[in-house]
Amino acid sequence: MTVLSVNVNKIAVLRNSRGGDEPNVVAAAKACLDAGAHGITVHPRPDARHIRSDDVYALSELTRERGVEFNLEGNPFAPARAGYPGFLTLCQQVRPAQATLVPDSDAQLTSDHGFDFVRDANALRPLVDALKSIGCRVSLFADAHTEAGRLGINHAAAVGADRVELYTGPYAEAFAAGSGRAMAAQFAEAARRAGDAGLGINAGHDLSQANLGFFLQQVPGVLEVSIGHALIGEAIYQGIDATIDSYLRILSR
Ligand SMILES: CC(=O)[C@@H](O)[C@H](O)COP(=O)(O)O
Ligand SMILES: NCC(=O)COP(=O)(O)O
Repeated sequence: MTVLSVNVNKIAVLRNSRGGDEPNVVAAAKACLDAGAHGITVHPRPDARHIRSDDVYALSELTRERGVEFNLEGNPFAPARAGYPGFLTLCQQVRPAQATLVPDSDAQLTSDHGFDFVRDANALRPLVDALKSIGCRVSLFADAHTEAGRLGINHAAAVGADRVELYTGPYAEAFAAGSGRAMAAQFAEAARRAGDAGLGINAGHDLSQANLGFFLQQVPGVLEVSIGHALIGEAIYQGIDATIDSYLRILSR
C-alpha cells in the first residue's frame, strides 16, 4: 500500500501569522499520526516562512519516539543563513529517515519543478553520497510532465538516489481542468522509467482527496505520497481524523 506522509508546513504558516506557538506544529503532527498517518513531512524554507529549524528538531524527536518516517525536504544548494543551517547540516543534525531534495528558491511561492538531472548530476552526486552515509534514504524531486523530465529520470539513478518524488502539481492542474487521464499517462511513463532504473517512486504536490485515487489507479507502484496544502485545508471542514481516514481509504483501494 502507498504510505501517507502528512506535510505540516501549513500549520506553521498559521502559527507564524500571529507570532506565538498556536497552532502547535508538534501537536498537529501528533494528531495526524494518532489518526493513522504513516509519517510526517516538512519542507523548511531558508526564509523561515513557515517551518523553522526548531520545528525540524522537535518533529524529528516526535517521529523517532513514534517510530514513524520523518521526511525532510529542501534545496541542498541553498546557502545557510541566520536561523537556517543549510539542508545538508539540518539532515546531519536530525538524520531523517528520508531526505527529499528539491531545487527551489526563495523567490518561488512553492515548489514548482524538479531537477534538471543532466545539468545537476555532478553537483548532486556528493550530496546524495553524504546523505546516504548518515543513513538517509534519498529521494529527488523530478518532473514527469515534460519529456526532458521523464528522460532525465535515468540520471537520478546514476547519481545514487533511492527514489524520485514525481512533482504532481501539473497533474493536479490537469485533473481539475478535465484532462487528468492524458497527464497521468505521462506520470505512468515516468514511473515506469524510474522502476526500470531501480528507483522507488514517491509523489507529491497539490494531491488531494479529489485527485489522489485516480492518480494511484493510473500510476502503479507509488510507495509514498506527501500531502499538505489540500489535506490541512480539508481538515478545516472535516476534522483531522476524518480527513486522514478518507486518505487512508483512498490509499487502500
Ligand atoms: C516538494 C513539495 O512539493 C512540497 O514540499 C511543497 O513544495 C510544499 O512546500 P510549501 O508548503 O512551502 O508550498
Ligand atoms: N512533497 C509534497 C509535499 O510535501 C506536500 O505538497 P502539498 O500537498 O503541500 O502541495
